[in-house]
Formats: sequence, C-alpha cells, structure tokens
Amino acid sequence: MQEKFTDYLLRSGKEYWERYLQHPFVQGIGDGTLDTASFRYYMCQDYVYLIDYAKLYAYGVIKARDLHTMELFSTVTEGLLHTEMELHRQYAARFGITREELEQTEPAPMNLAYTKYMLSVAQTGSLAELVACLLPCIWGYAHIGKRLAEAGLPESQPLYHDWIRMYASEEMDEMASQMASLMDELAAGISVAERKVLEKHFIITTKFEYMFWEMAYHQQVWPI
Ligand SMILES: Cc1ncc(C[n+]2csc(CCO)c2C)c(N)n1
Repeated sequence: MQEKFTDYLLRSGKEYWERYLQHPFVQGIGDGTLDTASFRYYMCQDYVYLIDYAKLYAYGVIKARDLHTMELFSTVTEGLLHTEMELHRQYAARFGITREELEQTEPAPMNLAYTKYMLSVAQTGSLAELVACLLPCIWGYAHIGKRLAEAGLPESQPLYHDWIRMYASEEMDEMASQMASLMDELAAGISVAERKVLEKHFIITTKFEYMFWEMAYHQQVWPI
C-alpha cells in the first residue's frame, strides 16, 4: 500500500518535532522553570496570532469545494472566535494580563512573518496548500502537549498546568486527525510537483512554529 501523504509529511518534519521538545521555552513550561515574563509575552503574541489563525479557517470555508468541508472549517472558526479566544483571555487574566493589553499587542516581526505567510497562501493557493500550512500548528502543539503531560505536570508552577492539559487533550488529538484525513483526501492523486509545493508550505510553517518559541523565549521586539 502506498504511504499516506501525511505520513510522508511527518517523516519530512520529524527532526523538527524533536527540536521543539528540546527548546528551552517548551522545556521550561514542562518543568515549570520558564520565566513568567516570557510566558506573558507569549500569551500576548499568541492572542494576535489566533486572530489571524481564525481568519485562515474562514478562508477554508471559501476555498472548500464541498459542503461537508465548509462545515468543518466553519465549526473551527466559530470555536476559535467564541470559545478559544475567551479561554485565552481567561487564562491570560491569571497572569495579570488584561483584555486591552492582549488586543493592543503589536505583533513581533516573526509573528507577523508567520501569520502573513499563511494568509498569503490562503488567499492565493488551494485548500490543500492552506491545510499544509495549518498542520504543523496543530500537530506541533498536540505532540508537545502529549509529551509534557506524559512527563508529569510541573509541581513548581501550577499556572502552566492548564496550558499543558489543553494541548494534551483528546479534542486536540481529534482535531489533528481530522485535519490529517482532510490533507490525505486533498492530496490523493496530485502530481509530484504539487506534493512538493505542499511539502514546502509544511516545512516552512514547521520552522515558523519553532521560531515562535524562539521569539517568545527571547521576548523579541522590533529592533528599530
Ligand atoms: C503560534 C501557535 N501555533 C499553534 C498554536 C496551537 N493552536 C492554536 S488554535 C489550535 C487549534 C485548536 O482549535 C491550536 C492547536 C498556537 N496556540 N500558537
């Protein structure tokens, strides 16, 4: 039997997934040693990231070729805007971050490059190209959540427990497998050249995910 396209993608991104787990930001959440100032910065940057992220799913509704896929993207858009963003605000409040602070966050250069890359693909590419960009965000977090939860929640920092639990949850796994099945459906019968385009988007966004950890760890700001 031919290898699934998503298995092929997983293989081509494997070295990066391991690098995520070794990143000091991720390790610091896992063992509770991450400076809460870095985490606060991350929460603010992630909030503005999620706004564009919701738009990507809205593009999915537009690009879908069948009603079932439109429903899937519409459900995720709705969930992001009405549930996840609210959870994010509530969680941020526990770090003393107000809604105003979240909303006034100026995206750092890396954040902007990452979201605008995906939005550009969403606007000009196919649904398959968009899904190739979305997979690393979901797979990466599900992978990290699961591995950190397996290692045990950090006793020294209870504030990080909910973050780990959220990404280690069954819902996250389910979403990851839904998107993977869609990727496989969309990639069925495409040419080698088209596969290469999808792989390129997948690897670029996989790298951007790593750079987002890097950005948050160093609390990067515009240099000028
Ligand atoms: C930079 C960045 N990348 C990925 C995620 C993870 N994420 C955001 S929404 C979502 C799906 C749940 O509907 C997932 C997995 C994040 N938070 N921030």
